[in-house]
Formats: sequence, structure tokens, C-alpha cells
Amino acid sequence: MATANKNLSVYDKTSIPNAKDFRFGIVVSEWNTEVTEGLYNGAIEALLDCGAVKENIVRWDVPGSFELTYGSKKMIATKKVDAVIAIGSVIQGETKHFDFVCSATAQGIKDLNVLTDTPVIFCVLTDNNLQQAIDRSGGKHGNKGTEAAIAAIKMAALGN
Ligand SMILES: Nc1c(NC[C@H](O)[C@H](O)[C@H](O)CO)[nH]c(=O)[nH]c1=O
Ligand SMILES: CC(=O)[C@@H](O)COP(=O)(O)O
Repeated sequence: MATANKNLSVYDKTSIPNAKDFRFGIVVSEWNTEVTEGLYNGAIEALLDCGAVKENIVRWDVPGSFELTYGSKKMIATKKVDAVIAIGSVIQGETKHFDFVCSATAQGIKDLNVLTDTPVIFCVLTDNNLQQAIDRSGGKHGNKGTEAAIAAIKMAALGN
């Protein structure tokens, strides 16, 4: 189902474990800050709404989405977190750079999920233009940060 047919911010709390005992890392890209801050706000609000404690959430900022992989890897290695949310916004420009950044970031985060025991949630918007990113970071299609937070809680609880 395309995002256009699904509000990213809608979730059923009865189907989500309480997050009070979990520690979360959030790595945020500084590119397209207005978008990534909207994603971060959606994620924080959902985590707290589902019982997470502010003191159990650590945030690091990285220059761009390409650096999300390293930032998430370092977060896992140095902080005791139960899940990491990697937040970025990649917007198509004039060149093929978009394709390489999106692919490398997706592959890097996928690799962390394979190579480590800590789930890393892919909260990276890959949009054709700024409006699409705004629509998915608290706009008319909801907030992918909210969606990512719910995924982080469910993955942190997996197997418990
Ligand atoms: N154009 C965007 C970038 N580009 C920067 C890269 O992510 C990276 O920081 C740089 O290549 C140095 O390694 N990053 C985004 O997150 N969003 C963009 O739209
Ligand atoms: C995703 C990018 O790196 C891109 O926004 C950079 O823009 P351009 O392709 O015009 O250099």
C-alpha cells in the first residue's frame, strides 16, 4: 500500500508493548533539517506516548544520511540501547547522487540489522521533492517518525 493510502501516524496502542524498560538511540541527519526535525518529533512523541522514559532516549546528529550507518554502528557499540532509529531525508537533486546516497544508506542500515543484535529502524525519506518530504514528516500523510518509533518498540520487544 502506498503511503498516499495510509496515514503513517496511525497506530493501535493495544498492539504495542510498553516501552518503559527499553533504551532507544536516535541518529538524526542534519541535511534537510526541517524534515528530519519533524521526523524526530514524531518519533519522540510516539515513544513517550507508548511509555518510554526521556532519560532512556539518546540522540546523536550526523552530517547526512550517508553517515547514518556509521552513527548507528557507533551508537550500538558505545551505548546500551535496545533499538536505534536512523532518521534522514534524501531529496532528488540534479544528479545521480540521490541514487547512491539512498542505496548506500539503505544497504548500510540493512547490514547493521544483519551484523549486530540491535535492530536499526530505517526512518529515511527518499523523496522526489521537498513537498513529498513535508507531507511524510508531519504533513498530510502523517509522520514516518511515528511509524519508525512503533517499529522500534516492537523490535526491541521481539522475543521477550
Ligand atoms: N543530498 C543529500 C545528502 N547528501 C549528503 C550525504 O548524505 C553525505 O553526508 C555526503 O555525501 C558526505 O558523505 N544527504 C541527505 O541526508 N539528504 C540529501 O538530500
Ligand atoms: C541527494 C543529494 O545528494 C542531492 O540532493 C544533491 O543534489 P545534486 O544532485 O543537485 O548535486
